[in-house]
Parts: sequence; structure tokens; C-alpha cells
Amino acid sequence: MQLDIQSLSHQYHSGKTAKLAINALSLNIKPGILGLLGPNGAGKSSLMRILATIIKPTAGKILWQGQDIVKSPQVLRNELGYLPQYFGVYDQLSAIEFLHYIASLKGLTQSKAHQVIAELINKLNLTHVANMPLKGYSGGMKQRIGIAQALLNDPKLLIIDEPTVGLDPHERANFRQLLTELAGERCIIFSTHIVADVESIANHIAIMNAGQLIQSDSPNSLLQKMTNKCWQLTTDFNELKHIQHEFIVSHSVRKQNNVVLNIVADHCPDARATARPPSLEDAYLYFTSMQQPQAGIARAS
Ligand SMILES: Nc1ncnc2c1ncn2[C@@H]1O[C@H](COP(=O)(O)OP(=O)(O)OP(=O)(O)O)[C@@H](O)[C@H]1O
Repeated sequence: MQLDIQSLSHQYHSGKTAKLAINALSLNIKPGILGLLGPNGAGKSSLMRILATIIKPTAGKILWQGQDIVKSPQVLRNELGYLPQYFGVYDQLSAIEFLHYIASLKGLTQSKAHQVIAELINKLNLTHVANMPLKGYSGGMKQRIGIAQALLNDPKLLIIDEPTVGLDPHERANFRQLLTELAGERCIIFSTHIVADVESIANHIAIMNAGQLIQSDSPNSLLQKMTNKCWQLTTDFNELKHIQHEFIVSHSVRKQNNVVLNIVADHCPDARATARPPSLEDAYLYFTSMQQPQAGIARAS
């Protein structure tokens, strides 16, 4: 099972202006969880909408099991589950009614829908609220309904776009656990700009910035690329602004009158700094800042 994205580009036109949202992106996706990371506007949602066959790319090819899904979207649609970034529900319907409605749109027979919905309600811990109108649901519960509707056809490719926005830390942890259980023999693409959401569950990380794929690797290989680039420095608050201006600061913790900074830089940023192990957050900030020196994040030289 694989999804092969070849030289994909997408341009939006509004009035006389054109915006290149995806720029010659190639990526090969295999079973497991792909964490798609990138800052706001990187092009993640555009890529997801194209992969979900909602919009057609301006250029490039996408092959699902060797078949071109730009030319023949139906090939993928039967095997696709998609949870868009903004997922609306019909507030008056209960979970059961809503899922039956989506199941009928997806072409499931009545008996198949009954069986699958009962299983999903149970798997997603929604049994106690299954007959309650969705308007009474919390953000986390609505998100679980979103995942349930995406799983109705037991998809081989599951695309979820920023699913943890608005969830509390407990709900986010539950969501990560759920995805791990779902992974197995399907391809899951999980887009987010929160590194912590994917670092413990993704077996592959792709980082996008300004429409381009800037890194595509296993979490371990990304960490290896950060060897000798991660430092810790304890300093006082007077120096903080200057250091933040000069270097990438991936984390800071106040300690009495001082502050302990995690710095990412190609060379030791200060004689007082000590080396520390890298994190994926460091890698994400390092690679995304490389493309935008104008953003006020300079790297040490
Ligand atoms: N329908 C549209 N018309 C014009 N420009 C668009 C449209 N949709 C997205 N864009 C632009 O394309 C670029 C990529 O947007 P996209 O939503 O794909 O990024 P993203 O990484 O998903 O960002 P976010 O995390 O903020 O959702 C942005 O500059 C955005 O303004």
C-alpha cells in the first residue's frame, strides 16, 4: 500500500493575484503514521485537500497503489477517510443519527452501517452520549465523532488535518493513543503545527514551509541531523531579548532570577553554554527558520 506524490504544485488565484501554496512537492507515503508539520500557511491543508480529492492540483501526479488519483479520484475515494480542519456537525442530530447520515452518503448498506457504527461508538468511547444531540458535545467528543465518520468505510488512507486544535491536554493524549491503535496496515497522515502531537506516535515526519517539503525523514534521523546543534544556557533576563534575537530559542524555563534557555545553533552560542540532547521541536524550529531569515531568527555562525 502506498501513496506516491510526484512534483505536486498548487496555485490559488484570487483576482489578479496568484499564490503558490504547494511548490514541486514529492513524497512517498507508506503504512504507518506520517506527521506533517509546518507553520501556518505552509501549505498543509492545501496538500490534504488535494490528497482527499477535494481540489485538483495545478501540476504533478498522485499515485495510489500505482493509479493516478488526479485523473481517477474514485479509485481512492472508496478507500479514503478524511477529517478536515474545520469539521461541522448537524447539532440537532445525535451521534448515531449523524453517523448513519454520513454512512448513507458513503454508500454503506443499512446493515453494514448498523454494525460499523456500533463498533465505532464503542471504540471511541461515545456509548454514554450516543443518543444525545451533538450540540451538547465537548470539543474532544466532536473530534471523536469526526474520526468516527472518517473511519466508517475502514479506510486504507486516513487524512486528518490539525485534529487537536481546541482540545485540552488530556483529550490530545487520548487522541494520540487512538491514532496509534488505528495505525496498523493503513496510511495515516496527521497534519499539525504542534510538534508534541506527533513526536511520540509518528514513524515518519515531513516538514513543509512556504509550500515546499523541507524535510522528510524518520524521527530518529531528524534528531541525528541536530547533533551538535543543541545547547543550554542559563542567563539573566537582561540578556534574554538579545539572545532570542540572535538565536533560535526552543524552550525557556524561569529559575529564580535567571532563565534556562534551550538554544539551537550551528555552533556553541556562548562560552557558558553546554551541549544538550536534541528534540524534534529543535529540529522543527531549525529547519523551518532556515527558510525565513527575515523573520528575526538568525542562526549562529
Ligand atoms: N482558497 C484559497 N485561496 C487563496 N489562497 C489560499 C486559499 N487557501 C489557502 N490559501 C493560501 O495558500 C497558502 C497555504 O495555505 P494552507 O491553508 O494550505 O496552509 P496550512 O499550512 O494548512 O496553514 P494553517 O496551519 O494556517 O491552516 C497560504 O498562504 C494561504 O493563504
